[in-house]
Amino acid sequence: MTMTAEAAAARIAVRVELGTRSYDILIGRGLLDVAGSEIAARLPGARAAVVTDRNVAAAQLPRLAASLAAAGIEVVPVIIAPGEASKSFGMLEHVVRQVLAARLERRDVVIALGGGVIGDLTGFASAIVRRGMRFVQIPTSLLAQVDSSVGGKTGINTPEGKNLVGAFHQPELVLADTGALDTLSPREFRAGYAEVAKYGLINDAPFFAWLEANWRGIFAGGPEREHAVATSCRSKAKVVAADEHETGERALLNLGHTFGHALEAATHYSDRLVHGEGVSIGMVLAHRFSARMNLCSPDDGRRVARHLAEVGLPTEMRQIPGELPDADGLMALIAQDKKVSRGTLTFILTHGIGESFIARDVPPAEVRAFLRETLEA
Ligand SMILES: NC(=O)c1ccc[n+]([C@@H]2O[C@H](COP(=O)([O-])OP(=O)(O)OC[C@H]3O[C@@H](n4cnc5c(N)ncnc54)[C@H](O)[C@@H]3O)[C@@H](O)[C@H]2O)c1
Ligand SMILES: O=C(O)C(=O)C[C@@H](O)[C@H](O)[C@H](O)COP(=O)(O)O
Ligand SMILES: [Zn+2]
Repeated sequence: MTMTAEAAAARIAVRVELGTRSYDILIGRGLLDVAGSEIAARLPGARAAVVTDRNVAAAQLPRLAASLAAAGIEVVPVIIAPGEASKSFGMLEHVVRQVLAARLERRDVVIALGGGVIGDLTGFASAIVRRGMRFVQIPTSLLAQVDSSVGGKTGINTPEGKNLVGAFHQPELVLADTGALDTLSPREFRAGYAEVAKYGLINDAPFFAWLEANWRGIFAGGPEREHAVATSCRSKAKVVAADEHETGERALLNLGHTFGHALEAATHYSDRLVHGEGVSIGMVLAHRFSARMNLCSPDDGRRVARHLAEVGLPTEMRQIPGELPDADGLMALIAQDKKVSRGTLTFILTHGIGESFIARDVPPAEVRAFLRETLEA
């Protein structure tokens, strides 16, 4: 299938301005069908490895493969197991060895077709094979389209914590085909929505209010979906352009993640809790903790929890199936957070909806007491 002129005209472009490493994010329905020509235009003559997981291979790989073939791009498929557990040293070695076995050269391209797991793993593999290959993100989950495909954070998990091994490595291009989200499961769609809501909660109260009124259109695949993806990408692109390596304001994108990542590690990166669900619970906890520290009104946390629960996201730790560690166990995981500096904790806290800020030197005793109270409630 070729993209109609009408669909092509409806395409939204967002630029990530990073000097010589700047790139485009293209957003719209049908982009998978023109991926080959878009990639060939930017990377003429490149061969490609396409890394994807079994679910995405079944749902979307044939369209991408046809498009790449039509553009004369030779493809080596690398298909791995779905799920967070694939962001591991073992799977990293597998992907790296497959790319090397195919004799892809440094100027060839590695394409990540999938959700954030595929994007983070493939991006990291492309950062280290031949000391850095070019890569393209083709995100197929809502989470990947609004967040993980943009900004160049790549990596894997270890038992000590989330994303503790990785590299900053920017893609050459991001192609977000919003129609590809039609095959995503409702649970995974909801999980990605947590990261959409995050942009409103960080610094865009009108966007959060818009989401409260329009979220159904995003889920149903109306024009609200493209608006939400584009607004999210613009918001992230601006932060990344200002602070690529997270020496300052990029940490705001971690709203809800200090708690969320600890909960993901505590549940061993299993399907008891997927990333976006951890972020949902984490954002509610960040608002409640802020209220406990007299930084915002308790009503803000109630409003956040009400909206996230309305779309079907978990908002409470007790909704996570199975046992959780106690407050001390969670604190041990939080101590591994990458925002820890000289042993002191950094959290993203808030003065209210859309008024998040970076709080350094957060007293561990307060966090521990808050977690204990919440776990016992
Ligand atoms: N690098 C970053 O900046 C960044 C930002 C946010 C999250 N992340 C990472 O992203 C990961 C979570 O990403 P995710 O939520 O996309 O999870 P995921 O990659 O596991 O994808 C979710 C599930 O949906 C399936 N899937 C994806 N697209 C599909 C489609 N179109 N049709 C059918 N099935 C599809 C996948 O096979 C998987 O089972 C976490 O590891 C998180 O740490 C990274
Ligand atoms: O891009 C960023 O910066 C983010 O923090 C986005 C987050 O949604 C994402 O989950 C990221 O992977 C977390 O980064 P980490 O540095 O805390 O591992
Ligand atoms: Zn995240």
